[in-house]
Amino acid sequence: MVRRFTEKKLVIASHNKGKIVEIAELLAPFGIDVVSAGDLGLPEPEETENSFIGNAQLKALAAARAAKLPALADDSGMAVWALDGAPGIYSARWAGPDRDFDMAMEKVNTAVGNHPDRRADFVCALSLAWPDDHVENFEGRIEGDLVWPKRGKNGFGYDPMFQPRGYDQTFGEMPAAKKHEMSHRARAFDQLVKACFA
Ligand SMILES: O=P(O)(O)OP(=O)(O)OP(=O)(O)OC[C@H]1O[C@@H](n2cnc3c(O)ncnc32)[C@H](O)[C@@H]1O
Ligand SMILES: [Mg+2]
Repeated sequence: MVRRFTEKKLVIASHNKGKIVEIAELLAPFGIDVVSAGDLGLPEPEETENSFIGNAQLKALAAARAAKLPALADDSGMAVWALDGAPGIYSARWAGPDRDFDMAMEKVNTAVGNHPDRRADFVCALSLAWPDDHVENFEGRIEGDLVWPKRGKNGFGYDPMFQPRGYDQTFGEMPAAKKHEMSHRARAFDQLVKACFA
């Protein structure tokens, strides 16, 4: 049985500001009182699993147990076809300890070189966990292509080098509302909302 979210307060189990902003925007219609893991002083767990869902679940459970509140975690990343899915679950780690995404984007571009296949997917796993260890998992994906030079200052992470297929703007050029019409995160949210909030 899918468990529905009936509480009033939810922890966003993330330490990534760009992500927290997007999750808060996607949750806005539901009138939930949200608090981030950082606000609560929760530690950032080590991401030891080898899948998006595995790491999302690990982060959500750690926060739910520590805060004694339901917690929503997001594990996401960009999977490049020419790199056999890299950086994938290592997308944050490619940016180094300083989380330098200008450097990470250069790294991706250099690794792809002049490979003719420019396809990339953004993937988002969402995990909603409760303090009794019940978990619900969802995944969303958006197909696109790498662009270089990167374009746009909106969003975060790899957004300026990713253009969703069928659009002429990168995620870095789109206003947030447009990204939310089809992003990997918005698609995972659609499923979460249908299963747990509707
Ligand atoms: O684990 P938390 O604390 O949530 O924060 P994080 O930044 O480490 O998040 P992840 O482990 O899920 O790593 C995913 C990385 O993939 C990138 N990423 C995910 N979604 C993205 C998006 O919508 N646009 C651009 N980059 C994105 C971004 O750079 C993230 O740092
Ligand atoms: Mg992380």
